[in-house]
Amino acid sequence: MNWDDTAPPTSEDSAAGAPDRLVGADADGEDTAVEAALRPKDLEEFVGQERVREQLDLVLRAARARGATADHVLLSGAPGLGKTTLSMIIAAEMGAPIRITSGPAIQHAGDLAAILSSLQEGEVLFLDEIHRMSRPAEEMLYMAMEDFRVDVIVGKGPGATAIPLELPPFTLVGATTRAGLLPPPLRDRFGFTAHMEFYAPAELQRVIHRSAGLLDVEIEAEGAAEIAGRSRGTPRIANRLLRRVRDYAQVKADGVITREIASQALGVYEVDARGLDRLDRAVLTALLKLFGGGPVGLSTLAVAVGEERETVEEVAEPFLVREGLLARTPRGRIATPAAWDHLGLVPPQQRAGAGGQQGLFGA
Ligand SMILES: Nc1ncnc2c1ncn2[C@@H]1O[C@H](COP(=O)(O)OP(=O)(O)OP(=O)(O)O)[C@@H](O)[C@H]1O
Repeated sequence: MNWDDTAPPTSEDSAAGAPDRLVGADADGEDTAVEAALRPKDLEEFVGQERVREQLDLVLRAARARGATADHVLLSGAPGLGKTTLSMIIAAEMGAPIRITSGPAIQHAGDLAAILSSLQEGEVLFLDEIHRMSRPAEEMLYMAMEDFRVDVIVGKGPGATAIPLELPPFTLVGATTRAGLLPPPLRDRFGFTAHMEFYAPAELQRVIHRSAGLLDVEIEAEGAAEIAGRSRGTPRIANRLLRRVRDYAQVKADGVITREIASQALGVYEVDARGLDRLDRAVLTALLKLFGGGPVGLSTLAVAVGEERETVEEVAEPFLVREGLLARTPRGRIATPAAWDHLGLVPPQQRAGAGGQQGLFGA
């Protein structure tokens, strides 16, 4: 089944064999182009994540007061929550340049040595998906982080020699969606670790108002609330839905985003009131209607919705679990009472109860 051929694919989604989705948290091509314009430029403008902001503010202020380079920072959290944005803010607050790269781009220790040796004093090195770096590069990074030094190996076999190379002090900002996958020696070398949480609807409303201002779109508070409620706790999704609703408001109305316009627009894009899209609902509907709410095995569920097992497991399920609509148990997937509620269906036990009463008291 092709559940959404209008939406563009995302990196994680495509890894799982699914097409791109409007509610996918990874950046698509259009996001990349627009995000630069929507990124908050300093900690003051950065919405939400109060604890992280406060702690980071202290770390940066103290470093500035000492005239030193800031400690290495590890940011963990789901895609689209603002890790890249925060790394840019760290550089801006320190008045330092920033270099951006990612774990998968560093396959050899030599790739990393080339980057490290060209850093300027105080520069911020943003290493996205740090958990996907190769092992030799990771080991080189330990020494670079701790002693601002690397050993570059020249030659091979018995004739190989290590040439020590001094590095200027720099700040590494590592980002990962999987903090648990980082080896402890790497994790321990960060002076400050921040876990980014999903955003509350009120925070997403602030993100949406701010972005609407930058995009020169008129939006009512209730319109922003409607979009926020469907954004899955993620600013990137909120900004993307805002752009689609803006299109709808321009084409179908007078350009102003009201609650009604937002709700109609997101109805057209099949993003429901809780932020579920067509794939999420297909999984939930099959679980409820075909399997009475489970338990059912993952493979059976995937066949029932005509998707790959990985697509159901990696693309649809995490959000359904997070929303408390589906649970993974040793016996299989089961729907929660909230799932029946959300799709407006009645669980079999309740139906049986109602039927039983009819049997007793009905004509
Ligand atoms: N706290 C925030 N306040 C306002 N806008 C935000 C905030 N966090 C993120 N955004 C916006 O959301 C978008 C995505 O943010 P960003 O690229 O920093 O996420 P990320 O966590 O680095 O994602 P990924 O891990 O996929 O690279 C950007 O347009 C950014 O402006």
